[in-house]
Amino acid sequence: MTSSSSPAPPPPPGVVVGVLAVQGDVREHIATIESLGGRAVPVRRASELAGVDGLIIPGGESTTMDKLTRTFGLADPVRERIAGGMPVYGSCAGMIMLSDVLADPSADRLGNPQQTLGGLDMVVRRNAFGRQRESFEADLAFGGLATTGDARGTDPVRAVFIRAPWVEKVGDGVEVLAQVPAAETPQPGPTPDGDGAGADLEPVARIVAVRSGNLLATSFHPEITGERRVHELFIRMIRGEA
Ligand SMILES: NC(=O)CC[C@H](N)C(=O)O
Repeated sequence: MTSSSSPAPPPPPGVVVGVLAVQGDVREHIATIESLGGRAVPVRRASELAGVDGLIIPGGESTTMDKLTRTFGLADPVRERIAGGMPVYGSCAGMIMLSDVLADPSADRLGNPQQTLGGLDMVVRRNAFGRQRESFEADLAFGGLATTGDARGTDPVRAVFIRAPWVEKVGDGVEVLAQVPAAETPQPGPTPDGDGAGADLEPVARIVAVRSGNLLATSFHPEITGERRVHELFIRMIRGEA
């Protein structure tokens, strides 16, 4: 059984976790890190980035996040830190921001495609599960949580998907941590605006959590369900323990 609210947070991590705070559900990530005894700070400018040991990119709207990170002069500094090995966890829109390639980038009024920060060698499709099921929940087997030493490491993760992306393709170095099984993959309906990639296709399992080196990404939002093990894994990644 999932027991996401049960006790047993790890000892205070002694690390500072930044949460990219240009847009999205920043507070929930800060609260989750703090509930684990960690220190979390919002990051709105490059000078604030310098003081963090790891970064969370929250859920929200990736097109807005893209524009704002560039406007605030944060995009290149974050890219540099990623290249330098800083651990980063991206949730939902954050996963989109960490993807090297988007299957369906949005474009601005001038036709310039949306950009990502990149780092994860994968192709991500935005809003992939389609309008018919903008939001759904599933219990997922999630690899890698046992390394947290948490007794609940192999219990399923209750995952909440909100206009979520899926990972369409991963490069060799990218480990798949969780998939929505075919039987539970919502069948998107026809979408006049192009949202929803899977209409008319047989349901197949969809990749929704990945890790490559110090980069971790989930299509779903553990920070809104009380599930703390993904953040716990991330803290251990920052500490070099996972
Ligand atoms: N909950 C989310 O973060 C949704 C992501 C959003 N659909 C995007 O493209 O950025």
